[in-house]
Amino acid sequence: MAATAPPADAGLTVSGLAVSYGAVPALRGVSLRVPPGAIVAVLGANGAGKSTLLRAISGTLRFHRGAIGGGTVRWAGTRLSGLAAPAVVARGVTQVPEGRRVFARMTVEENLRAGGLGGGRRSAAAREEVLGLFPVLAERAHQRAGLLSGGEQQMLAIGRALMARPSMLLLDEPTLGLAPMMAARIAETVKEINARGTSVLLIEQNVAPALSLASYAYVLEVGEVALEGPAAELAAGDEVRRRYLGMGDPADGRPLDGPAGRRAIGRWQG
Ligand SMILES: Nc1ncnc2c1ncn2[C@@H]1O[C@H](COP(=O)(O)OP(=O)(O)OP(=O)(O)O)[C@@H](O)[C@H]1O
Repeated sequence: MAATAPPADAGLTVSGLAVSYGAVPALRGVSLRVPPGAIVAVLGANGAGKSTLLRAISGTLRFHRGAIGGGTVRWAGTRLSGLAAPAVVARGVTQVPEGRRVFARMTVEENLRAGGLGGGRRSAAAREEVLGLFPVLAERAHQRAGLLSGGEQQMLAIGRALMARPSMLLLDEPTLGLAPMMAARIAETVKEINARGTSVLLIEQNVAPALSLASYAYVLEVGEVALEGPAAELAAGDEVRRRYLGMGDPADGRPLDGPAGRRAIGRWQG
């Protein structure tokens, strides 16, 4: 059968989105697209508006006293903006919040169950899939989530989101504060989740790993899209290298290959 292009309204489309917290504007005229099956990254410094963007998509803005002042969020042709969080999840879009929030006093198993929609055969299949991705969660099934390591809690937070069997996963800085090896494992898992058919919108401050995972990326600066392009082009282009990867003029004295330089590369410099 000949391949057909996805319809123009497939995937996630954010158009002219404006968000504010009371009188404080956080996003202005933000437009972006996640085609079906893609991993798209949104990069930006602290306060650029990355979490606000995810909250606007996932319907959780109201929990933070924020509101959409203009623009739309559409998913697979239907409007998400204006829907409450559970309705967004029911349409296949699930957010993994920043800070690997898990229910610390509940067991791993109970946390996973909390992410499932309804129960029954569908939840059992989702659970099998999650435990296949993260075998350590099966080993720790009856432990309290609060006793897991940071990396394991991130796995649980992602696993809980996957229990709803989303078509689109929203990830807010999933590798923040994790040791490099654990961060690499999480990145591999994101790739695997995507390979199984889930689209991913990845919010990151860790520029280099995000650009290696994503096919396309947007850079937010003070609530606006300052730069966008294919991830490989952004990673190779001068502007991102200079402004965001800490790879300035070698004459600035920063060793690019030494340990200090390596720390700088991939970490937001703005
Ligand atoms: N609940 C809130 N109430 C008031 N202002 C907020 C709230 N949450 C965020 N802001 C403001 O909105 C702007 C964007 O913040 P946001 O958290 O979306 O940025 P971010 O890029 O995700 O940063 P970080 O990486 O630090 O989370 C900032 O100026 C921030 O101070």
